[in-house]
Amino acid sequence: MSGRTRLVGVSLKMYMGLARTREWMDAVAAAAREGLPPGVGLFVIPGFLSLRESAEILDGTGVALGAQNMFWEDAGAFTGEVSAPMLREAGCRYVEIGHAERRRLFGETEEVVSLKMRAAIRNGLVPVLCIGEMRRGTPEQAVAECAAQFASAAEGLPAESELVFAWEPVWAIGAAEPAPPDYIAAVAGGLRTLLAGWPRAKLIYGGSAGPGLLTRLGDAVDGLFLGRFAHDVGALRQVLTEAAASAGPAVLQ
Ligand SMILES: O=C(COP(=O)(O)O)[C@@H](O)CO
Repeated sequence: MSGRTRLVGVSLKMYMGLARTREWMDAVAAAAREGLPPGVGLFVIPGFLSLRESAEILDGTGVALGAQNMFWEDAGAFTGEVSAPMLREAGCRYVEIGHAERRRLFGETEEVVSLKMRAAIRNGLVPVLCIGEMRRGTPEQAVAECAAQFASAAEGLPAESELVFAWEPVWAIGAAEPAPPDYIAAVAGGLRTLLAGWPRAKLIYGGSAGPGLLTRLGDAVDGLFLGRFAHDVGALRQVLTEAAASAGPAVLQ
């Protein structure tokens, strides 16, 4: 028996130091021990230095751990980099690839994103592939821009790969409000078509997402990718509750 499932992710970006991350993880772990809502998966992504401790804090809670970035080679003379096998060893199941901030601030190209995608999948990590249109235009323009990014990132990958397609309009990241729900629904519809041949892909929306959004989106997306609006663990709990409600009752298969 299984139902429609929802996936909620949180990246702490570079907002929290070690002590603050520990406090936040403790609160998330305590909430999860009370029971994650049925049909909802949660993954959290702290900074690299907090990965090991976070893995210990989250042990046995059902909350999955991820990393914000990785290098595409598995080992070698690559000073300052972190590899997929290292992330696995640290307890990660997910890894973010191609976030808009990495593309814009650190010059990550489509080629780099593609190399990292291959390395993640080769090493058994689930990539959280971040894709999004630069400017607000029509939904059709957004889908076309995202389709080109996806084609490059996913080239040569087996379509049965597990992946999270995190659609994040660049203009909605760090904003006061998320993209409007009707816009999200229209673009997500096009992205679903794009993902039709990827049975294990989940489509989640990111960009100033927070409480109240999933309730307005219905089935348009499979979940949310949160940033600032999950720093308050109470707000995250509310999103998880809304995710459970939007997952609906379990269905027999
Ligand atoms: O960048 C993201 C959204 O950040 P906000 O702070 O919600 O705008 C996304 O990748 C989740 O971290």
